[in-house]
Amino acid sequence: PPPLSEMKEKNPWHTPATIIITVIFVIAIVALVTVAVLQNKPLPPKYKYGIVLDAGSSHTALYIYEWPAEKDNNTGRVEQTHSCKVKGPGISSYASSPLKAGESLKVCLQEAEQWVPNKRHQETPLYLGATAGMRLLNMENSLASDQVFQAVAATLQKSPFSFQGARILSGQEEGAYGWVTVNYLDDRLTQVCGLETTGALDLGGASTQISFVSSSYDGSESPSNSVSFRLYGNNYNLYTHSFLCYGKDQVLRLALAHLSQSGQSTVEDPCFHPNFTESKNYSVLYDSPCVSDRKPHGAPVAFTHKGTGNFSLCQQVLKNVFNFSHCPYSQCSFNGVFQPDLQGTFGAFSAYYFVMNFLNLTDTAIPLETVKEKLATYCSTPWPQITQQHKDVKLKYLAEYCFSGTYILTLLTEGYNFNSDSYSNIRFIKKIKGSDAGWTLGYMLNLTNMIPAEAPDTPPLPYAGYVSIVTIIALVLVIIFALCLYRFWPRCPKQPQII
Ligand SMILES: Nc1ncnc2c1ncn2[C@@H]1O[C@H](COP(=O)(O)OP(=O)(O)OP(=O)(O)O)[C@@H](O)[C@H]1O
Repeated sequence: PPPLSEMKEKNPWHTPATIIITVIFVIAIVALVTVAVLQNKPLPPKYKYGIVLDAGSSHTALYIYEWPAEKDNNTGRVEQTHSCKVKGPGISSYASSPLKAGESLKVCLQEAEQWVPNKRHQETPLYLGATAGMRLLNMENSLASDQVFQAVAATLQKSPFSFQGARILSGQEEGAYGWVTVNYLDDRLTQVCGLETTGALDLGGASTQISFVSSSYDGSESPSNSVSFRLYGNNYNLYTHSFLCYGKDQVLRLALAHLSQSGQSTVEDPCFHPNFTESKNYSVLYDSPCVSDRKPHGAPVAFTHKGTGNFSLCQQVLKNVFNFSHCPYSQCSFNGVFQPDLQGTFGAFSAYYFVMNFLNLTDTAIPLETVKEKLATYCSTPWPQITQQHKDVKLKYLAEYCFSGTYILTLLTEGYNFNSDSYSNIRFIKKIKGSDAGWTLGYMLNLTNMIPAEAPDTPPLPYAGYVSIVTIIALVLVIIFALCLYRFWPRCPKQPQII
């Protein structure tokens, strides 16, 4: 056999050129994988922010939303990072001192400055939407309502954020944006087909909204209740209605107005606990466009509001605040308002949640009859016992839970026609995935064009898939190369064994 040194020289794989090529090949593979990984590595998240002030009838709340800057169009990516409850009443209560309405917002705005990074302040849109309280004030005294808006706008303009305007939302907008919020947070809008949307039930202090999609409604009957949109490539024909004066604070006035028609000095009220008494002023009770035309003539200045704690009588009183006598459509909820057949599940939020949560009745698997029995027992509990058992609850709220719970059940069953079956389709909710249910998020998503009409184009492969494929191809190349080397690599000839 030729000497080993001779064999080495003859093998073309052992030339310096082969070694260099091998090294270059390995470096190229490593470089390919590194570039693929680095090039496609998600950038450190940069966030954008949006702020919405919900100027409700009973109070104002500020919400801060956050989303990854490069993913404006992806559903479910906008999250509420902070909320701030403005101290004091709603802005509509500052009709006689408008400047104070502006002042009242300052603390929450300063809080927002802490929550949004400084370098993002200027580009962060700031919106204020007012609901039923300002709708009523505007009806009653449009000058006062304008002055309140001027005062709040002046304060908001001075903030470092990008103020986009303060306005009254229509009841239709309030209902529709509440529906968008719950369906967006529930990830129901991007479903290609199939998954149904969920209805939205919102109970405020001065108005209440019901919004849902029903296959029996195409918008042709009572078009004023119809809102159509195209979101992520799907068309929606939404039924929505806002009942002004049917929020729980205004209905309390309507019920008391019904009970005090004769202007008596003691008003017995089955919606309040036995032994509950409070002195009230007739002029204060009737100081709202919802009841002002019903003020009894010759009534004394004040009356004693006296609870009798009787659930079924309370239900009778509350049925009286609804008018079922006329319906110009094929079917109605109440007050001559069209309502199509109820369909699907419903998220019930705001006061629906506050009240049912206090009463431990958020579980809708509890049969409706049992819910009524529990509420009847609660309503008949004497007031001193109630205050004893709930020392940490605000007295104004505590006094009203029997009334509010009874109103919620009456509104749902008598007003909207939920029955013992469909009642179990309601979910009493406060938040979904950390964000409050309400109109504010839907409003911001709409104004920032964050919900596209068509489904956004998705990249053919997600980042992880792309990197995996590049890595696998690189590995396959390395293995093929190694096999080739192995095939042609010179092997030592077997030495004859010396025995
Ligand atoms: N913890 C609570 N318990 C009981 N009631 C509450 C609680 N918190 C708020 N409320 C009441 O619930 C009602 C609804 O509150 P919400 O803030 O949703 O309404 P709003 O935005 O002020 O009213 P609107 O939407 O009609 O303008 C109000 O009457 C409010 O006083």
